[in-house]
Amino acid sequence: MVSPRVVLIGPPGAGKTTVGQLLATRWDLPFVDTDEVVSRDRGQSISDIFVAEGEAAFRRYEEAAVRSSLNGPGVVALGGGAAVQPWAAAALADLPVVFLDVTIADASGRIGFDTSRPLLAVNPRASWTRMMNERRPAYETVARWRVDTAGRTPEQVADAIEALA
Ligand SMILES: Nc1ncnc2c1ncn2[C@@H]1O[C@H](COP(=O)(O)OP(=O)(O)O)[C@@H](O)[C@H]1O
Ligand SMILES: O=C(O)C1=C[C@@H](OP(=O)(O)O)[C@@H](O)[C@H](O)C1
Ligand SMILES: [Mg+2]
Repeated sequence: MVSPRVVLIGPPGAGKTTVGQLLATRWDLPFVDTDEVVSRDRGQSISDIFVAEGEAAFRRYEEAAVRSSLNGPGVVALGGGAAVQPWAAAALADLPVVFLDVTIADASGRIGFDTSRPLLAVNPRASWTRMMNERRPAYETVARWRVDTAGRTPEQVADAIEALA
């Protein structure tokens, strides 16, 4: 059975996509970002899927993308909401899951809260903070390790993960 070398979870702006790509390059492994898979399969951006079909449809596409990515090798970056869906804890059990932690101060500086993240389109700072407070317990339960990304460059976050996984 093939399974990922590392699976990155955490909120928007934690750096899952960026650090995942970096690690895959370092390790010469495939990189899978589940948002990219959904977007490619559906032929639409994530925000267009939310607008046209709603969040519930996106979550169905996302579940399929996550499940198939977990059956492959390499580095997997999940979208920020995937790890807290009801099916996720069982699907991620026994995998090398890393929770990339970040504060609102760092996340807001990183993502600038543009329209590419539909759940943060309205009142982004308050929405991010509420979302993180609700999700943190699930992120911590599902992850094998937590890596603090505050004040670290993506390279330094990748170094911290390499020391673990
Ligand atoms: N450790 C970091 N320090 C500074 N900027 C970062 C860091 N990690 C990611 N970024 C930047 O933050 C933005 C969001 O990163 P991204 O990887 O898309 O996060 P996620 O996939 O967790 O939402 C990108 O512009 C990226 O370049
Ligand atoms: O937090 C979420 O629910 C979401 C996070 C996004 O991924 P990133 O965490 O990579 O931004 C993307 O999957 C979608 O907009 C929903
Ligand atoms: Mg991402």
